[in-house]
Amino acid sequence: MIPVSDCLSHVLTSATSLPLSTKIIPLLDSINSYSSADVSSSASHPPFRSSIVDGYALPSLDCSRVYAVDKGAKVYAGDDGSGGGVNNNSNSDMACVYVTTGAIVPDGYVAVVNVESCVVKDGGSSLTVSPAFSLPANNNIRPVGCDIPPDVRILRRGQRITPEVVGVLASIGEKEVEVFAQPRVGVVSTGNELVDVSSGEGLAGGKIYDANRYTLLGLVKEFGGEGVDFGIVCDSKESVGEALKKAMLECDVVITSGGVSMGEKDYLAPVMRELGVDIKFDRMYMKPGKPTTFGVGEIEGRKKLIFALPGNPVSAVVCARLLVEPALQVLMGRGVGGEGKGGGVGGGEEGVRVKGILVKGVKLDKIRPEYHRVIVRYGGGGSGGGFRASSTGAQRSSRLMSMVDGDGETSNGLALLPSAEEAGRRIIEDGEEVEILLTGKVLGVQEEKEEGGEDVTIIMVGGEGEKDVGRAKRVLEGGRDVFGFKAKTYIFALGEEGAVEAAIKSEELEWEGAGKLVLVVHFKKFCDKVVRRVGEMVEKRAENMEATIGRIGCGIMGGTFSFYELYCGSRGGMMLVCLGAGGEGRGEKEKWKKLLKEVKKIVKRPRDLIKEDGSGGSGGGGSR
Ligand SMILES: Nc1nc2c(c(=O)[nH]1)N[C@H]1C(S)=C(S)[C@@H](COP(=O)(O)OP(=O)(O)OC[C@H]3O[C@@H](n4cnc5c(N)ncnc54)[C@H](O)[C@@H]3O)O[C@H]1N2
Ligand code: MOO
Repeated sequence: MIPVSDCLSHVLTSATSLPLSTKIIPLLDSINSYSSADVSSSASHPPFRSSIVDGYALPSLDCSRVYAVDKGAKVYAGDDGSGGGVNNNSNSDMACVYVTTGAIVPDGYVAVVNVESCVVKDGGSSLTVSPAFSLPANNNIRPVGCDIPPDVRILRRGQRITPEVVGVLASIGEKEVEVFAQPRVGVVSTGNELVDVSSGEGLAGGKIYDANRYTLLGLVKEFGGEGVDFGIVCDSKESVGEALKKAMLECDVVITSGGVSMGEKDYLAPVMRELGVDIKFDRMYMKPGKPTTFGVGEIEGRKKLIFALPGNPVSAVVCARLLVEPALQVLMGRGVGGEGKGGGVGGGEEGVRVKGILVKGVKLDKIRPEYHRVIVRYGGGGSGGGFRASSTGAQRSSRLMSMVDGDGETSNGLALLPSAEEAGRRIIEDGEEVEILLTGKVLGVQEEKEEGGEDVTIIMVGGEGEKDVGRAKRVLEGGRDVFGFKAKTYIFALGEEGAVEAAIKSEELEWEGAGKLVLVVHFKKFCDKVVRRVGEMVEKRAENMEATIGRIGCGIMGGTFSFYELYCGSRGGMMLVCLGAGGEGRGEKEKWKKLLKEVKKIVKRPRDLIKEDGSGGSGGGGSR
């Protein structure tokens, strides 16, 4: 597997080897393109001396005198300023003239006073300036060319054209601009399972809707390229080959998704080789997106960039952001202008990286560094400022909802997490600093929401019969009230083979946090069986925790509490606590609720206890 930075270098070097073409386009079409030439201003702005306020133009700077007002000589914005009997000779005895903001200040007038600072009398024919007004020369007058002087550079070759740039060009009368042509980017989805949502077809067995063409064409648009839709092709070497060739003929860049891992029908790499594509890398040392494959092809004497992205929807999006966006920027001429501060240089092709706090800790992938999707906010928090990132939850590469949470938020950053192997530990703690790659606009802190995800999972093991399971449900509901925290719950009958184990495993899979409590609650009479089953799932028994909970349990429950019902152990960063539930008898339920509250407090940060608890037995097998 190749480090992402090396993969990016391959992509940028390859992109730089493609020729750029230019075109002249209307201003509004040029937004987000890159200028292909330096542009100097061919005119001055403003082209005339212009008033900054609505007021009176004065022929002298003397504030102590009474001025005459020429009532017939008002100059509004857009008037040529020559009419209305204005005396164009510089003469301090000239009458004052009313002017509006943006109007020409006629020749001979040396300052403008805003209407609020003038006292106009005698039916509008005489004017004095408010006392204590100080009047410098050219007060409230913009001289010719003060905003855009003539013959100065206003746009650099390689500079991105923004609405503001377009505004500057329009100001000096340019209606078109020469830019580097947008690259044409063909997008192909591969996979027999895919159905185009616009086809109106329903989903028969084994089929899913094609999401990747939509995300990838959307991204190409966002990145400034011209997307070309090449549809879905089935998993056959011939179809994939034909589609790839067609897209290469018509486009500068081709993005495919699917068919790059180890499956018998993963044809992208062999087809690319057959088409003579020079594959630069086919495995990235990262998650998600490991099998991303990239190469440079040549067709009819023209070089093409081929990105074969993984089929998993999140992998495709993340890798498009990491690799395709910088490549398109190069092909759009970003930064060709060289050193200038506006020359598209700086910012780094890899995007903006910041240091920030990871609000809630997460598990690290054992082997691969992870681009963990987060919501990034700026400011607030206990520490009072800086960037704060919150995980978007389960990071499966099939789960696009890790980028769009359905609650109004879209992931706007990728936390760059090391692998557990690199970090020498399995988790990032709550509040640890991490590096974040920004992929969208950072949110303000006022939009900060409560961290998502459950605090605890409760697996309730009822008895053998329906009656017992019903009882378990009642107890559990009571428990949820008492906990007062978000709980995910499972209820099983004891007889359900493998159910508890499956629930624990699925929690482990789902869960991305750094410390999690899984409470396995059971009825006393079945404690042997439940404890044995949970014991088999535990990697390290936590006897210190058992002792602590046991002490508290005896205090609260008195004679009804027995250590025999209690078992604690860790699995990954999860703490599994097995507790025998009390009966429904008078007072007993309340005591039991109290105990659960205490347990919650004790295991609030289960990893602390896991760390402290060196006493763990060999784990597994419910070693009791
Ligand atoms: N034996 C191995 N299997 C896999 C490995 C591996 O190293 N060894 N890598 C896994 C990783 S990591 C990834 S990522 C995926 C990538 O697989 P492919 O690129 O070959 O993609 P497919 O198998 O075609 O699809 C994967 C997944 O994504 C769904 N998919 C595909 N295209 C679309 C689409 N356009 N819209 C929505 N969903 C799509 C597809 O149905 C699969 O579920 O391979 C792992 N396997
Ligand atoms: O690299 Mo794959 O994208 O982990 O799922």
